Amino acid sequence: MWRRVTSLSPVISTSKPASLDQAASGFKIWRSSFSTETPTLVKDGTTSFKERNPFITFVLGGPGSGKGTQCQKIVETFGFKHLSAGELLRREIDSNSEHWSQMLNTIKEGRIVPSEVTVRLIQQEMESSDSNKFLIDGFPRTEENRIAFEQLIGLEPNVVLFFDCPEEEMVKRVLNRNQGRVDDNIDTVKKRLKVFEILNLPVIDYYSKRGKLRKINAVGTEDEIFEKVRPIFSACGYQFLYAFDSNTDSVKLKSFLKGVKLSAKGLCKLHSDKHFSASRIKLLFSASGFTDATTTKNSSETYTNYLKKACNSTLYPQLCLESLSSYTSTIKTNDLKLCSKALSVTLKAASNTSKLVTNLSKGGNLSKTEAGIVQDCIDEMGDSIDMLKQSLKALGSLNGSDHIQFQISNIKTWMSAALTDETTCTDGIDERKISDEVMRKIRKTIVNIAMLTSNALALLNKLPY
Ligand SMILES: Nc1ncnc2c1ncn2[C@@H]1O[C@H](COP(=O)(O)OP(=O)(O)O)[C@@H](O)[C@H]1O
Ligand SMILES: O=c1ccn([C@@H]2O[C@H](COP(=O)(O)OP(=O)(O)O)[C@@H](O)[C@H]2O)c(=O)[nH]1
Repeated sequence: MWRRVTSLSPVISTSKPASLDQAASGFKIWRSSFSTETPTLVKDGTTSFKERNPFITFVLGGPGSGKGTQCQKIVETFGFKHLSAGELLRREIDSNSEHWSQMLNTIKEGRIVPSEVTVRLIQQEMESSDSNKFLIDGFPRTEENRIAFEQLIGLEPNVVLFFDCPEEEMVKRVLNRNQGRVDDNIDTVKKRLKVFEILNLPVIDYYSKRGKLRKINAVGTEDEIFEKVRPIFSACGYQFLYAFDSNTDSVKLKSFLKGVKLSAKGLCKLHSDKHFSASRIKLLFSASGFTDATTTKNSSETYTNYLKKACNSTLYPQLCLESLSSYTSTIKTNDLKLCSKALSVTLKAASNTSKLVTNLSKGGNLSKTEAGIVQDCIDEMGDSIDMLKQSLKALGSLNGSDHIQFQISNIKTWMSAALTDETTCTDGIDERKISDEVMRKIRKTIVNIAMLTSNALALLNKLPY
């Protein structure tokens, strides 16, 4: 997996650092002047910060792979708090703090500053931030960094992004960066690439084995790369809304899903947020985001108007109305009941579709390739049904839960996973341009389920929180 770095090594000096410890910490005298005992860093605030249950993203990649650039875009789109470890260290140097000259030398040499320093800086920033979603850029650089963070902060990242970039490209970008950095020169870059390979790749490997790594090919324009990053956070429930905000059918479900596909399922461990405001919880269970203030009559007309308004916020309003209009007396003007009904209607339709696909495939005279595609579809539908069931169950137990935001985020993730499964099936059919009648029927029914799922997700996204 990591061959690429090694095989593209002509720009790297062949001389290895004298020892990994040396590469990691610089020199022992400096290191020993920091206490390595945990209690020195565990301040009173640590426990409460952990209790905030923040969403933590580590952003990794070699020097110049585009971490900072993509972090900026993530901040703009998803509102994370961006903490660049390198930037925090440079600020520390500029403020002439204790050990500033050792830090400067370490950075000039492309080595790694002791974990105690970096973790303390990160910890201070996180604890003093109002945000609960963090992008920690350029950290952890070593296994030692990783362990120190986990031990001292007491948390693990939810997601780890890895910008995978060929060395030649990284070198080119660093040398063109032009930010006056002491380490943006060919000699230091060569050393940093070596340190990256020896010390950072094991960290990346560690998170890969733990299923937390999202590897992104960092070659392409900044925007192209961001389009690969976007779905990672969309699937976490952070910004599904943007795709569903438009009422026009011209926003195609498929184009939206293109990006989501690689990442939706089991993508991120979503976090609970105990700071979720009590007033918002109240709102969720009482008032309706779709209720028109002018319609106060508690009549079937009110309920129908409510449904129409709600359906207008989905990608497929007509389908939304058709599928839910017989439930207006149950839904009334309650957003939660509306979402619940939309989900149960989708689940029922998905279960029927699954059976239909199985029967159609048995009855049809399918080629081996077609049968293979259909079998994949049956499997995908099975997964999708599991996700929808899980979502419906969680939605049913929201009332009284202490973790409403956590649950709603989970539901969004599961539903996006369901949607992904459904479109993976139809894409399988489309990609092979199969014209068989049976296959066409299968495709049509599954597209219908995907549209219902999309609508249910859009309604969920409109919940007032
Ligand atoms: N996709 C890209 N294509 C070309 N240049 C890029 C791209 N992404 C970033 N850059 C440029 O490369 C340099 C390094 O990017 P930066 O985000 O600082 O990387 P890192 O934080 O990983 O060191 C910057 O000058 C940046 O403008
Ligand atoms: O956790 C960290 C992050 C950075 N650095 C030092 O700071 C330099 C610059 O890091 P930065 O992340 O800013 O560089 P980039 O990868 O963005 O080029 C690194 O080479 C290291 O010397 C460090 O010691 N520990």
